This record gives sequence, C-alpha cells and structure tokens, in this order.
Amino acid sequence: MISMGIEDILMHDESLFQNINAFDPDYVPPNYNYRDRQMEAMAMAIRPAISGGQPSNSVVLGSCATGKTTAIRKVFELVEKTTEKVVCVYINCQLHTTRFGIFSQIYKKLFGHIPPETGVPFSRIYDQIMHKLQSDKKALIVALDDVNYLFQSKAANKVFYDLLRAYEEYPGVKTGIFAILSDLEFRYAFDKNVNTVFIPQDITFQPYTYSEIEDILRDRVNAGFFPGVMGDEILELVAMHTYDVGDLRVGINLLRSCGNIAEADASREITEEHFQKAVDSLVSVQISETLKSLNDTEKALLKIISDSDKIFTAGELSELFKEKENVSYATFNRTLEKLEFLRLVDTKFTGKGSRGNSREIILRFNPCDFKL
Ligand SMILES: Nc1ncnc2c1ncn2[C@@H]1O[C@H](COP(=O)(O)OP(=O)(O)OP(=O)(O)O)[C@@H](O)[C@H]1O
Repeated sequence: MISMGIEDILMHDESLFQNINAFDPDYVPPNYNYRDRQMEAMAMAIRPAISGGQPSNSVVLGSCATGKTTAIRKVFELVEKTTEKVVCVYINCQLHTTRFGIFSQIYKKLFGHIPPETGVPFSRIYDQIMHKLQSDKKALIVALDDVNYLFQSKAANKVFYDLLRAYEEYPGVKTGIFAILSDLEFRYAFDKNVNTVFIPQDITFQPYTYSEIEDILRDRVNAGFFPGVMGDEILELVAMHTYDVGDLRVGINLLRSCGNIAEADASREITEEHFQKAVDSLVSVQISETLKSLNDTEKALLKIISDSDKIFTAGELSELFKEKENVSYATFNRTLEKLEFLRLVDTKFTGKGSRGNSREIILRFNPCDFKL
C-alpha cells in the first residue's frame, strides 16, 4: 500500500467514483426492476380514487431492503404526476410515532408547513385536513412505513380509525392506507371498529434471487463508478456476500466501501484485497452494533465465553453461568439461543455426551478486537 499524507488524501482528485451518491440510502435508481407486479398492485389500489371512487387498503410485506419504500415512493410520484385528484403522503413511523406526529405530516403535505406543536388541539388539525380534502375534492392515500412502531406506541388503532372513518363525519372524503411491514414475525391486531374498515389486500415483496441481486448491484456499479473500476469477478464476490447476508443494503454499502478503500490505496481498480478489507470492516461495524444492543444477562454470558481460552460444552457453560449469575437453565438456554441467532456464537454438536447431543460453544469473532 502506498502511504498518503492527509493533504494528499484531501487533494487527491482522481476519484474512482463517477457519482458517489449512487450508494446513498436515499438514491432512487432510474432502473428499478423486478418490482413491476407489486407496483401495479399498488397502482390498482389507488386507481379508483382518480375517478372519485374509494381506494383500497393494502398491507405491504417483505423483509428488509426488498424495495418496498422505493416502490411506494415511485408509485406516489407517478400518481401525483398523473392526477390532481389524489394526495399521497409517505410517513416513516419510526420517526413519527404519535397520532399528532402522523397528522402533522399529512397537514404539511396539504398546507406546505407543519402545524404549531403547542396550543393547537389535535381535533382542529384533523378538522382542517378533512375540510381541505372535502373542498378540494381530493382523495388521501397514506403510506405508513414500518407501521409496527405505531403498535408499539399504541397509536395504531386511533390513527387507522381517524383515517378510515373520516367519511362518517366528512361526507365525500375518500381515504386509503398502505401499511408497510418488514418485521414478518409481527402480527398486527386492531380493535373491532378498525377491523370493519381496514380490510387490506397483501402485496408481498419476496427476497431477491442471486441473479437479481447481481443485476441490481451491476446497475449501481455502472452508475457509481467510472468504467473499469470494478470488474465482474469482484462484483460477483460482492453479490455472493450480499446474497448470503440476505440484505441488499449491505451490498450497496460494500460497493462504496470497496471504492473508498481502493481510492485510499491510490489504485485505479478494486481488487480482491480491497473487497476483503471492506467486508472485514463492515463485519466489525456490525458486531460492534450487535454487542451494544445486548442486555446485561446476554453480555455476562458472552463475557464468560470470551474470557476463557477453553471451548466450553453447553453443559459446562450452563453450570458456570448459573453459578455466576444465579439464573435458571431456561434463562441460560434462551440467552444462548439469542447469541446464536445474532451470530455471535456457533453451537456445534460433538456426537458425545449421554445422548450424543452435547454441544460445543464457539465464539464467532475475535474478542480482542471488541470491548465487551
Ligand atoms: N429493484 C431494485 N433495483 C435497484 N435498487 C433497489 C431495488 N430494490 C431495492 N433497491 C435498493 O435497496 C435499498 C433498500 O431499498 P428500500 O429502502 O426500498 O427497501 P425496503 O424494503 O423499504 O427496506 P426496509 O424494510 O428495510 O425499510 C435502497 O438503496 C434501494 O435503492
């Protein structure tokens, strides 16, 4: 590696990036393939509203980074280009978790600014929104992204009710909801009075196949790097890693990180060594994040495993853990399962033990590199 001074790094103007923004989370790719069916279903749900009818409601399902947010944004953009009759509002429920927060976003879309945060009761804001829709004869479509957060904050029933039963108090007002969920385990349940109006169709975003991932990443490479910077072999390595992790976002980050590492190395192209370094640094960021999210019991168990050079069997570990932390076997087992699920440890059957089902516990990272 050629070492560079800080000035060289800052002044170095021979970039490998043609458009570094192509790797940003909010970059909207001009080529958006493999989601036509889902986008058509979204358009079908909105279509009745264009001719003054009632739009349908949908639950949009798919694991993370399967393109749900991008698809809905694209459809909303097209709808607003095509018709004046429909107002589309996209809301991230991780950021806006209260009834007031959600309706403030709708208000902002209709009036161009958010309502004052104090002194104005919710009912006034709600009334202004519905009156405006009524007098402009416009339908309202709201996309609630990561809607599970609304259930956590217990605002879900009220928000859905406020939106979908608005027509009772404000005749002629048409509303529709896209509820977007990436936590596939999450089971939503509404009160009875919401259930009678929220009868959604499911729109499912399946995980991408390997060849779809490779194609999407190739498009990104072509948009982001100058020609010849990333060859097909390295692209395949990135695609394979992305497929294994099951998260397209990881692949897009990896592309950018490969470019940065190659650039710092003053190389004109990305090599396998650059790719490997990028993977290592990404993995280490992920492990640090995961470690931060552990609770005290999980940390304590991980510490016992990492403080010893010995490879424990599950039996030995459970004895030690019970002694130190005074917890039950069930707690030990649950904690170990969580660590395994988070891919911090591996458990390997040894074929030994009284029923041949003794397991060895193996740490999946080097504890010297992290603070536990
Ligand atoms: N078909 C595709 N073509 C090009 N890029 C895509 C495609 N699908 C997803 N992406 C890219 O992958 C990233 C994640 O997409 P997006 O945010 O739309 O997914 P999501 O399903 O809403 O994710 P999450 O559930 O985690 O919020 C974005 O950078 C997006 O541009």
